[in-house]
Formats: sequence, C-alpha cells, structure tokens
Amino acid sequence: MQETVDFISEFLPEIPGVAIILGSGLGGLVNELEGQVSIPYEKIPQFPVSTVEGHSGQLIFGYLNKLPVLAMSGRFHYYEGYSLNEVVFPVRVMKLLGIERLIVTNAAGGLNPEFEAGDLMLIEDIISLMPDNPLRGKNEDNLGPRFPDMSEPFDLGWTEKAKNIAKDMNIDLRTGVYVGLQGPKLETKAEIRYLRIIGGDAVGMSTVSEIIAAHHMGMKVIAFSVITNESIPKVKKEFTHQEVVEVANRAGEKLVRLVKGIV
Ligand SMILES: O=P(O)(O)O[C@@H]1C[C@H](O)[C@@H](CO)O1
Ligand code: HPA
Repeated sequence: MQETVDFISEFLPEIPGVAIILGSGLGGLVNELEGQVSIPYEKIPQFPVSTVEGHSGQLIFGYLNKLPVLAMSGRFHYYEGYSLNEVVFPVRVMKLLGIERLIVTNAAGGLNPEFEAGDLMLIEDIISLMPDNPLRGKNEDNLGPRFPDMSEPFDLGWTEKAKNIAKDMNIDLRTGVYVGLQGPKLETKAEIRYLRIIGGDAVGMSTVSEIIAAHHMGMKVIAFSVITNESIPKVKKEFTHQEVVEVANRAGEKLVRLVKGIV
C-alpha cells in the first residue's frame, strides 16, 4: 500500500478533501472536474485493473467547486475474480493518502415496490451478503480496530446535509437499505422476495465492502444508488447490463448535480 501511496502522491497537487467512487454509468461527474490529472490503473503499482463495461479504469484528481477531489472512475467487483482485500485496496490507499471523506455511488436494482427506474437513493444502511469480508485475516491495527462497530456506517451529519441539499435542489431523494451480493448472476424471483423480507430496498454487486473498509479506517462515508431497474419488473422483461448503464447515465445526471452540491 505504501508503494502505491508514494506513487500516487507524486501526481497530486494537493491532498483531496473527498474521494468519490463512480459506479456504473456515473462517469458524467468526470466532466465536471477542473484541472484534471488522470492516472490509468494499469500504471499504478499494485492496483487491480477494471474489466467491466461502463468502468473506465482511472484515478482522476480535479477540482469540483474549487475543492480538490479524487475520483475513482471504475471500481473493482468481487465477481470479476478479485478478493475483497483487492476490491477495497483503493479505498485503503485513499485513506493513507490523507483523504478523510468518501462518497460511494452505484447502480442498483430496486427492491422497494415504491421505487422506479431512474430514482436516486441515499443509502442509510447496508446488508452485506458477500461470501467474504475485507477485514478477514490479520488485522492491520494502524488501519483500524479488529472488531469495528458497524451500527452507524455512514456519517449522520453528512447524510442529513445531503437530504437538505437534495431538497433545496428539488431532487427527489429516496432513502433505504442496500444489499450487496457477490453477482454476477442476477437474482431469482424467490431471492428477490427474500431480500425484501430481510429489509432490502436496493440490491447490487458492489459498495458494501468499500463501506466496511472505509468505516474500519474511520473515514466519513456517504453513499448513493441510482435505481436502474425494478428487481421484479411491473411488466415482464429481461434484465440487460446495457439498460443498467443507460439508465445510470440518464439518472446519473441528477446524482452528479447532487454530489457537486454536497462537495
Ligand atoms: O459498480 P456498480 O455497483 O455500479 O455496478 C453495477 C453492479 C454490477 O457491476 C452491474 C450490474 O449491472 O452494475
Ligand atoms: N441486481 C443486482 N445488481 C444490479 C441490479 C440488480 O437488479 N441492477 C443494477 N445492478
């Protein structure tokens, strides 16, 4: 990690105040960054390389409303074959670079019957159904405690502010619980009923491990889902990843405005 931190530090004009992980199709935020410095993942020592369509694979430093931020354009998913330790590696590096705040975004299926494709959801809690945990193994005590409390994974002051900013911007912001599954298969109807029964409002294949790792290190975290599809569609139709990316691109525009406001 130190090798990676030293390498990235050379490119940063200053320590970013916020890191932002851009989910599928949410790359529009990149166009808002001024004074960009981009570092392709394949140039960064020890960094994994992104393989999913809609994830371009670079770390981008830039100024959003004059605040220095570091955007991760392209994230790593467990279903790509990475271990959860690899999935959260960039988050740990961000913290070691001195970044204290993290905004996580994703594209997700809506489990809550009141949600529609194109809605934005503030994630208020998570359920990790990943088959592993990024904290398994020897604990690095300099990163965080062996048994981190997870009763409040998100920064409450920040989430309250986000709700108010959304209201001021006339952005309808849903709230709910995000369930993280390993993927890459989509859910069966019975699994969807189960996920709803256990308290899920949205389901996806990322985010939960990043939040666990960031909270472990004491970062202030906030997270959003773009609801790209209804998990049990009102009309019978097949799920396509292309559609996820398209809806995320369209609805992502609202999220870009909101994230800019929050920053
Ligand atoms: O990185 P995110 O969570 O936005 O990507 C979502 C989840 C899967 O990678 C994929 C499924 O369509 O999009
Ligand atoms: N399920 C899992 N992951 C997803 C979905 C979904 O319905 N939509 C976007 N990512």
